[in-house]
Amino acid sequence: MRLTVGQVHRHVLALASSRSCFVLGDNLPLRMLSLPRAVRFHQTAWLGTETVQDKSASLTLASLEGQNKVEYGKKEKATRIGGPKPSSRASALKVKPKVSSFNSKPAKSTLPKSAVVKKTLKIDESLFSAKSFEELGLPPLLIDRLNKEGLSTPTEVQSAAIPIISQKHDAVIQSYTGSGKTLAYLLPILSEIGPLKRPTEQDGSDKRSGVEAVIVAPSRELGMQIVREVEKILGPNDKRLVQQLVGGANRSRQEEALKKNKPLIVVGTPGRISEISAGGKLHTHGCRFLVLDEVDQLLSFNYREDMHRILEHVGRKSGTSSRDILGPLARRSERQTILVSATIPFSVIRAARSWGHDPVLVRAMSVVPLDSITVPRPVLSQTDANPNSPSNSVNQAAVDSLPPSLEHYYCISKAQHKVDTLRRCIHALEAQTVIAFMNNTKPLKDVVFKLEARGMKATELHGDLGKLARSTVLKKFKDGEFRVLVTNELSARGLDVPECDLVINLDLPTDSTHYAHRAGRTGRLGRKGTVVTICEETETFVVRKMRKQLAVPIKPCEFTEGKLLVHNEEDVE
Ligand SMILES: Nc1ncnc2c1ncn2[C@@H]1O[C@H](COP(=O)(O)OP(=O)(O)OP(=O)(O)O)[C@@H](O)[C@H]1O
Repeated sequence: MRLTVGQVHRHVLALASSRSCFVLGDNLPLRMLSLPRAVRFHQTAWLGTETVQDKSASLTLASLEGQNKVEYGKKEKATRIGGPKPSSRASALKVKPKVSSFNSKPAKSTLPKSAVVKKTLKIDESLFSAKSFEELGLPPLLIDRLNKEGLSTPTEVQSAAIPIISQKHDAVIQSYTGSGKTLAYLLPILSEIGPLKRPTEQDGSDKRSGVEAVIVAPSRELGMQIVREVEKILGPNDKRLVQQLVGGANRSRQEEALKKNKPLIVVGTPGRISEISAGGKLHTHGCRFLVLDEVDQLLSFNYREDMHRILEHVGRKSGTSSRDILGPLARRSERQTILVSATIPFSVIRAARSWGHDPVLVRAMSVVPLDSITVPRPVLSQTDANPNSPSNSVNQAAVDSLPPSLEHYYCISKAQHKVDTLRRCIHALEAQTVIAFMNNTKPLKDVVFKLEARGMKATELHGDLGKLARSTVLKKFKDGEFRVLVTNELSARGLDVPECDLVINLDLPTDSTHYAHRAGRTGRLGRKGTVVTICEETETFVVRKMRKQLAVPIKPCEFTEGKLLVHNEEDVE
């Protein structure tokens, strides 16, 4: 069943009735007048050519008060951060959300006493809407499994996405990093397929046994992380129903597993999925769901051929060829296409329109028909901007992706002193789980060596390591065996280490999207998080440019005598 735009609007009204108010206008198809807590801060409703930002948001940085050691610098010029005084962004925000220790698990410690002790970070409760999974119409068996895993309340984006996907809409899901997008698409899929699904009249006569959902992710790590999430929900007895098809692993073993286990869901990287599909070992014509996670990256040139094959073959009606004159939509069976990312530039909206049937854009508590969206007007610096330029849409996407709970700083350091600055920064902020990003693989080893030599447990993660080494490193880091993970772009997207409390840019990110994805490795699910960019004097203009594009305060700072000293911008300009 496919809904008309009118039906979508009605659904949106129903969805929003408790806390948001929508008005259907003449030339503005959908106007969101009020957005729920937590979402308001970041939510921007794209309205025709208008972009509206609600500044009366209520998620406060004050509520995420840090325990960082902070000291005033020169009296009137330095600013205290993390103390009772809210930042400029927070000052506009009124309501202090409750904070709970919900889902915070104590760290497993396999370490000697002197080693790192993992700190449990609190989750900001206001990220969750009032709804329960029951209210979202998930089947009882699935809810049981969620409860067993300690998951009882959907996040905002899950509340918005689950009903829409359950109603068989093609959808683009956008919400900031760490807001729970993975379960936002997995739960409605698991409601329809597999052992936890909603009972239907056809049960028993249902002969479908092929792959029913294909989930594509740009990296092995992310692919494997999604597999673990599906396995966790399916439970130990049914975990064979999901199969990973990621590059770097043994291909024939994956093909054998496909034959033996007959999985309902496959999760993989574009190259490996298309390779196995082209070899005739993966049959996806009857597939009902295609999910592209980190879709903006999957649409990049590197993946073009593999993605083309996947889009052409997954859920294609049998008996049609790719040269069919009916066009890609008509050739499709009932496949639902779900595109997901924290950063959705306009190019993704355009792609979604051409692949989907009346697709909708789902953001936390907001659902908008894609047809109503045009290239957004700049919300940032008006001076920068040609309103219709693709880079403007990319910058806006990066703004939307930043979790509201982050603190951003930059610190000037000579290249040869960067590791020392990194170490001082970690001590001053008392960070326990740190991800440090660099742009190249080679220098990672050197940084790890220097940190270890100074008594800080550190490890490296990059693409030159084998698959097994990569998963071992990641597991040990997640378990708290290492305090610092020094890595490159491999880890910038999707990586979920909930306890990560500090992200460091040891090399500058290439653009604001890049900055946003790196930054999003901390502050997961509303937890407190800090991002520090360590740069040379000559690079500060890049930081200032990103600050302008992202519309967040990235404050100049230094670390002296074990403390964070925050400067006013005029000190450094
Ligand atoms: N309803 C929920 N209750 C408690 N924890 C949740 C819930 N939904 C998701 N999580 C947890 O929140 C964390 C972040 O979720 P997830 O990785 O899906 O975020 P994301 O939005 O996809 O982030 P990114 O954009 O960085 O990929 C994960 O550890 C996940 O297990």
